[in-house]
Amino acid sequence: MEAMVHSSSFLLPEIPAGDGDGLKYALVLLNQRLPKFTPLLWKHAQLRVCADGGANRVFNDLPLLFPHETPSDVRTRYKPDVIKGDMDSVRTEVLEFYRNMGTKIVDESHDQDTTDLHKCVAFIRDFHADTEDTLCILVAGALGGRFDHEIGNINVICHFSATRIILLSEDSLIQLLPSARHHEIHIQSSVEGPHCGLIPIGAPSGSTTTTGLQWDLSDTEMRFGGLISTSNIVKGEVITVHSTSDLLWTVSLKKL
Ligand SMILES: Nc1ncnc2c1ncn2[C@@H]1O[C@H](COP(=O)(O)OP(=O)(O)OP(=O)(O)O)[C@@H](O)[C@H]1O
Ligand SMILES: Cc1ncc(C[n+]2csc(CCO)c2C)c(N)n1
Repeated sequence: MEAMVHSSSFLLPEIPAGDGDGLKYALVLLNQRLPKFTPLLWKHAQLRVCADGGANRVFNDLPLLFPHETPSDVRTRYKPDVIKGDMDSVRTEVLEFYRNMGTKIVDESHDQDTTDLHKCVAFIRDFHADTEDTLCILVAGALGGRFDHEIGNINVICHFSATRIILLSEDSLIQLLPSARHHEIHIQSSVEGPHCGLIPIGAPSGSTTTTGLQWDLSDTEMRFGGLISTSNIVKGEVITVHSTSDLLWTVSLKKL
């Protein structure tokens, strides 16, 4: 079975030559503190989508990352392509500002059963319907603050398990490793690690085998309430993971 390769090269200031695929992603901005590396992700994104109140973060918080520029110059440069959600958090002045700049606004206030992140991922999948196998979605501001939102975000990556979705905060990266594939995680040690975890979500892991970790698993079962792998340490440049159930992979991010 061909391994699925993962690399956080999108966090590197310069994308390595020959790693063009690392650049093919859509960016979703959530209503939580945006990581300092958000402008880097923005630069190479093919589509930039704000989930409801995520637009307030782009409007208010991105200018703070450029103290030598006027907020208005920064806002003109960082124009989202789309704002989508149930529109109960984005401020009216923010919505009007971006509407006047040509941002597409998609109001789904009728749907009170799925989160704004879910709505944005569904939009991006439809938008990229023809290239779904190469599509990656980076989600900025996915952790911190309210625990129900954090779990809701993790639920979205489990719901859309066939789509590569990477949740990001300033400190952590989280993604799903589907059990149907073997995984090779290429560690970018200048920006990530050494702390990491492998977490069975929703069901026991069955059998998991890894290489490249300080505490490797060898045909080991993990389950909530029993063994799960937290505070593990990345040892090799490449981590391999085989598991009979889907797992969450998480790795710490270094401060820029
Ligand atoms: N504290 C948080 N931690 C993680 N993600 C968050 C947090 N707050 C918001 N989000 C994410 O940003 C998206 C947009 O946030 P927003 O505040 O607009 O949602 P909302 O539907 O208005 O939330 P609620 O009505 O429950 O307060 C959410 O769907 C969620 O994915
Ligand atoms: C069982 C259940 N719990 C909570 C909600 C509420 N809810 C879930 S997602 C969402 C939209 C947030 O933008 C809202 C209001 C529901 N519908 N069903």
